[in-house]
Amino acid sequence: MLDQQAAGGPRTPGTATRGETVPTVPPAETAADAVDVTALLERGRTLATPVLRAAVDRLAPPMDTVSAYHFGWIDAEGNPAAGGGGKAVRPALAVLSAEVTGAAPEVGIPGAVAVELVHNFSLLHDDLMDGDEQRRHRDTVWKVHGPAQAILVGDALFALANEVLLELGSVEAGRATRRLTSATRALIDGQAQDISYEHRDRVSVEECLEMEGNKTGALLACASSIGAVLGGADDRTADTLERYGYHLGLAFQAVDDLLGIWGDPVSTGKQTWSDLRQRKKSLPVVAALAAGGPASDQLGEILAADAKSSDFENFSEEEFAARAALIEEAGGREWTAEEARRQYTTAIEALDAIDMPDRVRARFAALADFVVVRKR
Ligand SMILES: CC(C)=CCC/C(C)=C/CC/C(C)=C/COP(=O)(O)OP(=O)(O)O
Repeated sequence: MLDQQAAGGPRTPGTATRGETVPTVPPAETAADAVDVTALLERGRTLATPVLRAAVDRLAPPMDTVSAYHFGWIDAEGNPAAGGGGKAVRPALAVLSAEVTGAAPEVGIPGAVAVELVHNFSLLHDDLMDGDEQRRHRDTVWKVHGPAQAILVGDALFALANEVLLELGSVEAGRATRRLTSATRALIDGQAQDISYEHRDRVSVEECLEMEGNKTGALLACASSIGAVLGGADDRTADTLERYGYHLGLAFQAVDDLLGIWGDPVSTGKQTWSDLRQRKKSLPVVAALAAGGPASDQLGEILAADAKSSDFENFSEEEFAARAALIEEAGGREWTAEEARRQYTTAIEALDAIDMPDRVRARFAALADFVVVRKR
């Protein structure tokens, strides 16, 4: 259980500004330092992309091209594009998890593709629900192709995810599909909680962590175990890998929350102050509100007034910057960075419960390191 009082954290006003390193404590030196994390992410992307493209090619027009735009394979005019797409954290985890069982990383490919499809289904719908106009440095699908295509393509990617796994026809694929379905349910629950919290003045830190565990932790948990399940891992091993992934997901979302307020749009590829514009009760906000003290009280009053404001959409950069400064002064930024670090540590410790080659363990640790220090 989290100590609400602790949510205040040290009250020293932070000094970092937009785009500077979020104050996440760098991970201690580990064997992960020897791992080339860029190559690890690239391996996940390279293994998953051909199967992902083949799956998306099955969609009826125009959903095939709308999907290709979303994944960054073509531009808005339909010309081939390169360098788009996401970070491929989930595919990297999925193919790595296959190696826990002694299988080749390729065994995890259908799992990597299925998880990436669910992840992208959720992004398409999330951008529409939040009215976000930018993702991955480009206009969002609903902006370019309209809300109906964003909904339909999201639905289609979700269906494809199940198809990709079930086509394998194995017992392991059935187990993997059940885990993915349960993670998807949690993801949807988390999104529903997140949206309902936008309309509440107060959300506790515990409620926020539960919501973030659902919306982000569950799918990262699935990504971290699905390759192992396809490789024939027993339930105990799969559950332990899920535990690693769940806490990694909480660390991931805590960093995402920091980036959602203080991230540099040049790196994140999203609009400035995206979470504040959306009235998100993200971790820095709820931690700042729970902290008590002058800055916290002032923030509470301002956010309560914002909730009633009819002019919120037209707030200036300076007005959002003032809210961000109060969140920071109340300790919300620092507490969230520490929470990312705590979740990171719990994730790494979870791995101690399973035997796996040192090389594989170091790679899981390297991916966790990447998650907490990332800027995008
Ligand atoms: C049902 C529904 C609409 C659910 C929405 C859930 C949702 C959007 C959760 C946020 C998860 C998250 C941190 C995404 C960014 O991942 P990332 O930084 O790995 O993205 P990338 O693939 O662009 O790198």
